[in-house]
Amino acid sequence: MSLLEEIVSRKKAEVAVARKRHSLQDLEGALPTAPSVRPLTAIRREGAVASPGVIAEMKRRSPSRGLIRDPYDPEALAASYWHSGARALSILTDGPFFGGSLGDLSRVRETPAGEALPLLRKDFVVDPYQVIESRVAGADILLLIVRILPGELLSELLQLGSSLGLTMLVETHTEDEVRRALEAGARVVGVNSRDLDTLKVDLDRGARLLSGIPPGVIKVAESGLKTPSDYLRMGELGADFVLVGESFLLSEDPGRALEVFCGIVD
Ligand SMILES: O=C(O)c1ccccc1NCC(=O)[C@H](O)[C@H](O)COP(=O)(O)O
Repeated sequence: MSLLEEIVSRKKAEVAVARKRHSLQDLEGALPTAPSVRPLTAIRREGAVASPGVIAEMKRRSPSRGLIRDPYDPEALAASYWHSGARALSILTDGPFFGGSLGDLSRVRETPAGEALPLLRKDFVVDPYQVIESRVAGADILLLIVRILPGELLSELLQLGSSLGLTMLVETHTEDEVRRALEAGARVVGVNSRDLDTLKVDLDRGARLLSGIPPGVIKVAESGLKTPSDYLRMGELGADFVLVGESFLLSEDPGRALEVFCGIVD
């Protein structure tokens, strides 16, 4: 079984347990009082070379890197990223492989940074239950990974999330996945330079895919971005946003690392 298959299999088991604790009906009943939802707005003009917005990620650990941050304090990280100019926060909510929880997202939502910035729930979504759960917990943006969503499931989840007001970030890693994302109606497409089977990062592959996505679609460059020149390169290729975790989180001061990455400070 590949890593991704193992993650998905555990996720399905997790959803089955969650359903027993809170039924789908309970969750749907909580929708009217769910926190308001904020859009992920791209501010670059099509065709203009501009600075992509930064979606700053928080995670305790990852399969490719092991332990990344200990102690791990999502609320403090959110404040630091916000003060340094992040445009959105990405919060890993998977427990077994990333050491996160949905509670991390809900707690950040109640801080000034979480009130000011849209929050991306970064997890492995394979069931409509998780889409509704995300909205109730206070997520604004939800990740869908094309590779783990066969057939009609991708468009089903995409439509459900959009109908609840969520921005759906549809993640791809191959040309075929970009095609599937667009056919399903994705308006925000992520290009992950990390192969989720081998965990290897190939920025050239990410760059190639990014430049093939048509105008009018919001583009997010994800994974393995470390230096100001990576930032500039993705901006020149048309990325509206860059999603960065590890290289900020490994720094003693993640907010300052964000500023250096964007060329705000040396
Ligand atoms: O990063 C991993 O090890 C990983 C393994 C299996 C599935 C997903 C994985 N990562 C998710 C991501 O793609 C990253 O969290 C995200 O794009 C940020 O990347 P980075 O800046 O390299 O932390």
